Amino acid sequence: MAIVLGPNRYGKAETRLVRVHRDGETHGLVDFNVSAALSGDLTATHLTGDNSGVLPTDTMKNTAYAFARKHGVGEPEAFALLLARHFVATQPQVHGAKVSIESFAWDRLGPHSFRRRGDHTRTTVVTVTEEATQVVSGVTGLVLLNSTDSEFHGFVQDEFTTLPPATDRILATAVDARWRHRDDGGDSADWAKSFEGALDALVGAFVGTYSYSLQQTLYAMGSRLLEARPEVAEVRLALPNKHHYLADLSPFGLDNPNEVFIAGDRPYGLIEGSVTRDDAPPATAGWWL
Ligand SMILES: O=c1[nH]c(=O)c2[nH]c(=O)[nH]c2[nH]1
Repeated sequence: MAIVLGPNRYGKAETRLVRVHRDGETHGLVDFNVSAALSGDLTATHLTGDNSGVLPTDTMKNTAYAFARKHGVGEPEAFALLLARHFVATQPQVHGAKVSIESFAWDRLGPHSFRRRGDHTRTTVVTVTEEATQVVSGVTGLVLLNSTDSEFHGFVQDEFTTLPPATDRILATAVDARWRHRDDGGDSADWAKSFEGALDALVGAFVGTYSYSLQQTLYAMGSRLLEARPEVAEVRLALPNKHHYLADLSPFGLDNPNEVFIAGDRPYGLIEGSVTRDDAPPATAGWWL
């Protein structure tokens, strides 16, 4: 009886690639999750640890980012073909390449503003006691992105600070917002109109605010909602800062003028706050945490 190596492959899974195509004022956005797997003459590394035929998975990831800069990114099929053919053509020991891409669709909100396709969730919590009625409306899972008009600098620097100041960055978040109505709305309440108006205000403020911090954008979103909807007493927002890191392409002789980004997953900044009126009636029941 002999023990033998069976079929095998290896690669980099889930390279999160965001490509901004800057065509003057109007930007295009492509958002991919790229996985590559190579197969071929890979016996040596498995049996003896001889890596002379192993293209590092780190290199596969770098290739995706570099190709995104060099060739641009269009349809996922075309980008997958480009990558897969490259690995087979340039690595003699590689006989097969499988490239899988998940493509996330974004709808345009403005020249450089986008909303991730897929429905957000509308939420409601009503609390009734013998004394009071409280109506809270909200939205979760509303993913918004500005590909410019966002800066972050002037922050505290201590001995652990490494974050470079940003004068042009992507600002993206998944909005979790709840707002407390002044009262039960009476018989003529139009909850649908109230919700749509509140949503438009949140989105409009995100799109229209030139931002120096997500905190500033949070306050702009909350105040726009209160301005637009007199029936709302207070709005609370929890905004994850969905970080996009500029890919460093300089080792490959490529510049990166804010076009190719690594979409971060975790950790993320979480910016939370309440925006209220000074004459808002008090909450009559817990409604946030
Ligand atoms: O808008 C931001 N607010 C922060 O508080 C912060 N902190 C950080 O590292 N990046 C950012 N961005």
